[in-house]
Amino acid sequence: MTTERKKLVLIGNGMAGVGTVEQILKLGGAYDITVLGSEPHPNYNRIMLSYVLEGSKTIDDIILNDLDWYKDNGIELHTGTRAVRIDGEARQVVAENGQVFPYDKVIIATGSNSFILPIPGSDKEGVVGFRDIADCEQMLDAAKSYKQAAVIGGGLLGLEAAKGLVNLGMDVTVVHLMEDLMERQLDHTAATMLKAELERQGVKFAMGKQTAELTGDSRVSGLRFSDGTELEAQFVVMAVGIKPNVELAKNSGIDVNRGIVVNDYLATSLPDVYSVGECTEHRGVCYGLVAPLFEQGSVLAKHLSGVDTAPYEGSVVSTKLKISGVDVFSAGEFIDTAEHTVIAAKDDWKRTYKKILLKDGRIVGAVLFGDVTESANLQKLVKTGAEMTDELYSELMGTGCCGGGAKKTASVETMADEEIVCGCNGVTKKAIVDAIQDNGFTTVDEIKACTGATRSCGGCKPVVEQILQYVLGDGFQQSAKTGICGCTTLSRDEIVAEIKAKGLTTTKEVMNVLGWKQEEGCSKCRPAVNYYLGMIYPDTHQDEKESRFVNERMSANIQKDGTFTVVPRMYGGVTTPEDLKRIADVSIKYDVKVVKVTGGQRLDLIGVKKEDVPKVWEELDMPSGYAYAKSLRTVKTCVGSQFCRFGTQDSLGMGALLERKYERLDFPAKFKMAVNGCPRNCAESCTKDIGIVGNDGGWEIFIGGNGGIKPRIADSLCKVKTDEELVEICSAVMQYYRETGNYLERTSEWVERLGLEQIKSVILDQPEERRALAQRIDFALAQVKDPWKKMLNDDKTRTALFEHAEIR
Ligand SMILES: Cc1cc2nc3c(=O)[nH]c(=O)nc-3n(C[C@H](O)[C@H](O)[C@H](O)COP(=O)(O)OP(=O)(O)OC[C@H]3O[C@@H](n4cnc5c(N)ncnc54)[C@H](O)[C@@H]3O)c2cc1C
Ligand SMILES: NC(=O)c1ccc[n+]([C@@H]2O[C@H](COP(=O)([O-])OP(=O)(O)OC[C@H]3O[C@@H](n4cnc5c(N)ncnc54)[C@H](O)[C@@H]3O)[C@@H](O)[C@H]2O)c1
Ligand code: SF4
Ligand code: FES
Repeated sequence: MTTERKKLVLIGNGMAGVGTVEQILKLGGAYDITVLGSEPHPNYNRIMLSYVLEGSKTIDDIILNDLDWYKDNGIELHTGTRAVRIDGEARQVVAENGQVFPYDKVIIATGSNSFILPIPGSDKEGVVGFRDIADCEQMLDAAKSYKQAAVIGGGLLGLEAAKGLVNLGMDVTVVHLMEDLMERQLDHTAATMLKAELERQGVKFAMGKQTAELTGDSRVSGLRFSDGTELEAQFVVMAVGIKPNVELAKNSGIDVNRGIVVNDYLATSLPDVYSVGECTEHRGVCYGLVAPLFEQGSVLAKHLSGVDTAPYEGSVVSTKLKISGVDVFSAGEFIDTAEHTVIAAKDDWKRTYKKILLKDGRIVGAVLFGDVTESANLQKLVKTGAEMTDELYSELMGTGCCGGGAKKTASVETMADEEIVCGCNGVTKKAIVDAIQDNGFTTVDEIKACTGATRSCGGCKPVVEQILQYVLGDGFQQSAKTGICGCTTLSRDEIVAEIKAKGLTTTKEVMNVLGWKQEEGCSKCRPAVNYYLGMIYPDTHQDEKESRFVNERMSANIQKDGTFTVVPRMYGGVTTPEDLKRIADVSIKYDVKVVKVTGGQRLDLIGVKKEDVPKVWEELDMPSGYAYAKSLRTVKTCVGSQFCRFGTQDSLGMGALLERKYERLDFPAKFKMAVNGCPRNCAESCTKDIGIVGNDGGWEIFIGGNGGIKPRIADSLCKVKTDEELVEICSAVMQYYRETGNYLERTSEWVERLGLEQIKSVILDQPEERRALAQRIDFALAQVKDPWKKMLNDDKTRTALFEHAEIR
C-alpha cells in the first residue's frame, strides 16, 4: 500500500524558507514540495549582495541553489509568482496570476521589504532600497551614469551600500539621523572609530540630519534636510531599516503585529500554516539577520518532519560589518550602564578597541573594532552567558592592550560538542567533526557543501578551519594543499603530474582515471583541466570549447543586455588612419553603441548584436585583441625614444614586438604588459604582470603587478642590457608562470606564492633552464591561430554560436 505524500507549499524563495526546506530534505520529511517566489531568480545569498556591489562577487557566485537543485530534489519551483492569499477553508494558496496550489502544510517566508521614508520625492526616479538583485543592478547601473550618491541611513546596510558605491567610483555621502553610526550595535567609541576609518576609505558623512524632501523633477537631484540645508545627489539609496512583509498573512486572516505572530514551534494562528524568517514575529521580536532565521528554520524543519525538537525560544544576535579593511563586531548588550562591569581596552595607535560587558559576573555583550579575531569566541560566550574568570580574562584581554599577546580563541579542543560554530546556519562543532570523520573531508568547501557552515557571511571560516586542523592533526598540512575543487582531492600539481605520467589527453579521461567524485566535473575544474592539458600538449591537445567560460567560447565579451564587445588587436597600442577608418565604417554600419578607448590603449566596440559579431570581425579584417581571454591582453606603451624628449629606449617598437610574439597563447589568467621608454613610467609598468622600463643602459623588468581588486606593485626582477636578453627573460617568466601557475591565479598571487627568490633562482641563476623555458614557449606559440579567422572559416560553429545558441 502506498501512502500519498503530503503537499508542502513554501511561499518565499529566500534564505529562511529554502533553508528550512533543505533541513526537511535532510531529515527525510516526506513531502511533495512546491516553492513560490516572487523574484525571477533561484534561491540566492542575499547577504552577498554587498559583495556583488563591492565588486568581489558576481550574481552567479551568490546563487545558493541553482535550478538543477530544485529538479534533483523533486521540488516544483514557480519563480516570478507572487502568492496573495491562503484560503484556509479550501486549503489552497492563491497566486496573483490566478494559479492555486493545494496544501497540507504551508510555510510563509516572505521576508521584508526595504523601508522607504514617506517623504515628498521618495517615489522619484533614482531612489532605491537595497534589498534584492534588481536593486543591486540599479545601483551598478547608476554608478555608470551619475557621480553623486546619498545613502540615507548609517546602519549596517547603509554603510555596506556606501562603500560599494565608493568602489564603483561614486562620490558618496551617508546621511544619518543620529550622532553615532550603527547606534543599534555600537557604543560611541566604536562608532567614532568606524566613522574615521570609513572617511579614510572615501565615504563622506552628514550626521544628525533628517531628510525632509527629495528634490528634482522626475529624477532625484538632491536632498533637503529639516534644518534647511541641502545636498546634491542624482542617486539615493534608502537604508533606514526594513518592514516585515506581512501583506499575504493579513489577507489570509492570520494574526499579525509588526510581523506574523507565531508560537514556539513557528505555527501561525491559521492551522497548518507556519512562518519563518524576517516576516515572523516571535515573542514580540522580528529579526533582521540570518542566524536567528536559520535557528527558527531548524526547529520548524524538525517539527514538520516528525523529529523531536526543543521549542524555539528566541535568539541572541551578533553582527559583523562586511567591508574589507573595516573590522567591526558586536554581540548582545553594547551600551554600558550602572548595572554593568566594563572591561575595555582602546589602542589609538593600532586603531583597535575591545569592550566586554558583564552583568553579575557573566558576559552579556561585546564590541570589537579593528581586531575581530575573538569574535567567534565572544559570540559564543555572550550567547551562553559565560561566567568571567581570571583565565578567561587573560585569554580575552591578554596582558597588553586589546588582546595583544593573548592566546588565540579558546582552543576548539575544549569546545563543547553542541556549541554552535556557524551562527548563520546553526551548525555545531559535533556536526562539523562528524562530517569530517564520516566522509574523510579535507577542505572547508566539502564541510560547507555537507553542513552549510561558512555558507552565509563566512565569519565562521577561521573556526571551521581550526576544527579541520584539530581533527586531521598531521594530515592537515598535507590536505590543506589539496583539492582544486570539491570534485577531487588532488592538487593542481598532482593533476599535472598524473596527466604527464599517465599520458591523459582529455578532461573526461582525467576525471575518469583520477577518480573525480562528480563524473562531469564542475565549472571550476573543467576549464582548469582543459588549460593544463593545453599547456602540457601545446601541439596535440584538442581545445575543449565547452569547458571554457562563455566569453572565451564566443571570442567576445557578452554584455548585460546580451550584446557583445569587439576589440581588435592594435600592437603596442598603435593604429593607422586606414585601420581607424575601417573601424569607423564598420561601427556605423553595424550600429555600434559606444566606441571606447580601453585602459590598455585599445578601441572597444561595445554593443554589437550577437548575429553581427562575425560580420564585424570579417569586415574589420584585423586580428582578435583577446579582450575576453586568459591570454596576453595588451602591451601598453608610452611614446618612448622615437618621439619623447626623455625617452632612452624605443618602447613603441618593443611593445609591438612583444605583443606580436606572445599574442594568442593561453595563460592561467589574463596577462598584461607595459613598456616604458624611461623611468618616468608613463605607461604604468608597476601594475602589470610584466612591466618593462627603459633606462640608459638597457631595460629593467618588473613582474607580478596588478591594478584590479587586489592591487599589487610589481617586483623588480632584473636589469638587462640588450633587447635579446629582454625577450628571453620575458619568455622564460611567461612559460614558468604557464607551467607552475594555478588556473585563474594572477601573477601577483603567483609571485607571492612561489616567492620572488624562487623565480629569480630559476630565471636568472639557471641559464640552461631559462633557455629551455624560452624554447618551450616558442614551440607553444608556433601552434596558435587567430580565433576570429578560425571561426569565420568554420560555418558550423559560427552558425551554432551566433545564430542559434542560447548563451549560458
Ligand atoms: C545587502 C544585504 C546584506 C545583508 N547582510 C547580512 C549579513 O551580513 N548578515 C546577516 O545575518 N544578514 C544580512 N542581511 C539580512 C539577510 O539577508 C536577511 O535577514 C535574510 O535574507 C532574510 O531571509 P528571509 O528568507 O526571511 O527573507 P528574504 O531573503 O527577503 O526572502 C523572502 C523572499 O520571499 C519573496 N516573497 C515575498 N513575498 C512573496 C509572496 N507573496 N509570494 C512569493 N514570494 C514572496 C521575496 O521576493 C524574497 O525573495 C543582509 C541583507 C541585505 C539586503
Ligand atoms: N553585515 C550585516 O549583518 C548586515 C548588512 C546589511 C544588512 N543587514 C540587515 O539588513 C537589515 C536592514 O539594514 P539597515 O541598516 O537598513 O537597518 P537598521 O535598522 O539596522 O539601520 C537603519 C539605520 O538608519 C537610521 N535611520 C533611520 N531613519 C533615518 C532617517 N530618516 N535618516 C537617516 N538615518 C535614518 C537608523 O538610525 C539606523 O541606524 C537589518 O536587519 C540589518 O541587520 C545586516
Ligand atoms: S615613460 Fe619616459 S619615454 Fe615614455 S613617454 Fe614617459 S617620459 Fe617619455
Ligand atoms: S557564521 Fe555566517 S556563515 Fe557561518
